[in-house]
Amino acid sequence: MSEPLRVALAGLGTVGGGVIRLLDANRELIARRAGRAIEVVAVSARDRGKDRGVDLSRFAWVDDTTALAKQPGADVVVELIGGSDGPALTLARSTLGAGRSFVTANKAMIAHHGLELARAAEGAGVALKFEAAVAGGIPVIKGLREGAAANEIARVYGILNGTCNFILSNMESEGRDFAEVLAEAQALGFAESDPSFDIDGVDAAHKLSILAAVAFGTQPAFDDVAISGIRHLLGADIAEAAALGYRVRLLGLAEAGADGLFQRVHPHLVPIDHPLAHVTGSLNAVVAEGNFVGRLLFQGAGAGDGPTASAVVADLIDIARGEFGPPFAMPVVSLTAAPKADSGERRGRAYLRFTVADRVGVLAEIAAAMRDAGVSIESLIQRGAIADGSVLVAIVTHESPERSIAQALEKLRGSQSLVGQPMWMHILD
Ligand SMILES: NC(=O)C1=CN([C@@H]2O[C@H](COP(=O)(O)OP(=O)(O)OC[C@H]3O[C@@H](n4cnc5c(N)ncnc54)[C@H](O)[C@@H]3O)[C@@H](O)[C@H]2O)C=CC1
Ligand SMILES: N[C@@H](CC=O)C(=O)O
Repeated sequence: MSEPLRVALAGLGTVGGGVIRLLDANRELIARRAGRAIEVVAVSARDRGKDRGVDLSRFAWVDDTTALAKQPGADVVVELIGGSDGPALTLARSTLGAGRSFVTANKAMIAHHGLELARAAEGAGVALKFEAAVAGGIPVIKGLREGAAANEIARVYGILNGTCNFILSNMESEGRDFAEVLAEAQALGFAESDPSFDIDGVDAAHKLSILAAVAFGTQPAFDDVAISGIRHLLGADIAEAAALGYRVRLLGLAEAGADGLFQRVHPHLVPIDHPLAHVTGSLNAVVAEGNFVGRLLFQGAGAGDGPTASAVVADLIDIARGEFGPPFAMPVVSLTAAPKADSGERRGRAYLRFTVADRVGVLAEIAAAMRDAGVSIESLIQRGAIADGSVLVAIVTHESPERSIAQALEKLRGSQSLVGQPMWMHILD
């Protein structure tokens, strides 16, 4: 067998610990599959003294994480620290600059700096790999880069955040409180160090922008993703959705069209007979529609130590085998800068929820705003006295341009009848 692939590992938290445990547990199998052993030679994290349940004494400890880029004897650096900038980015730049391969699970960094890093990797003739950055353990980057490489992809969408899906499906099945389920997701190691990235849709948007780049051959364009999360969702929205035959899921969706690339992360009502309605807990799922292969569905664990480590180590196996192509599935020079498509002309059905004061004329005011904007109402439910004596009004619209729905909501902005902001969810067809 050839020389081992020697790894310098930055970050020993949920994912870093998982990588060490996985390399220990499947050492021989991995060596047979990779054609050579994969060995961690040096590690670095913030707190040397912390008990991580793994024996670190066999590795060199490096206090300055960014120095791992030049760690003597290391062939590849694995970054599992997190953060779009800071030490993670310094480490990425200096590792690739030193002509070494780089593996990361850091979607924030790849979404913001992936193009620059891919250029550096290509220039140095080394690998930049980030399978774990999108949908945790699901090999969706590999699936699109390799398995579906012959296809033109029209649309890619799915459940890209395990924390949100864990919260939504727990609220749905057990009627549990948002904050309580979020705390459990944090304890299980699914959530980001700043969980607002999860619940406000930013983490899913990071992943979507990477996925879109790989699927459509475009430069990652995180700033073009329209983002809203699940922070303002009520248990009542989940109950109304269920009564109407839907489940609520936070979806990321990217679509290539004549007017450019449309990218959005938004809570959706998913019909109960759609496969995404049955993706529960911290699972993720991605649907990609190719012009020859048809509809592909990738599903599996989107977060957690084991699944994410599985994706990181798969990247290491590829590097050990000498198999690595362009990070975004085509050379950087071929990635196009797609214009941002306008959502206004998109047509669809919508769920709109208003919390309103319980007084005469409120329903008429909402209905008038819909009529004036040309939005036709398919169904309307009013539920009396929630929490502070206000009333919940949930509307499902007929198919309408999004611009018209936005106009109706704009008309209602500042209305004395409304308590708080309306909730708008798209209905997946
Ligand atoms: N936890 C999960 O399920 C998943 C996480 N990821 C990504 O993997 C990366 C790591 O995530 P986790 O393991 O969950 O994080 P974590 O918070 O559990 O671990 C982070 C590790 O990095 C170290 N670290 C943080 N700042 C540092 C600094 N300035 N210098 C040196 N070391 C530092 C910490 O000491 C810790 O060992 C992140 O980019 C995250 O977005 C990706 C997919 C799933
Ligand atoms: N916080 C992320 C972790 C994996 O990417 C999530 O919940 O999906």
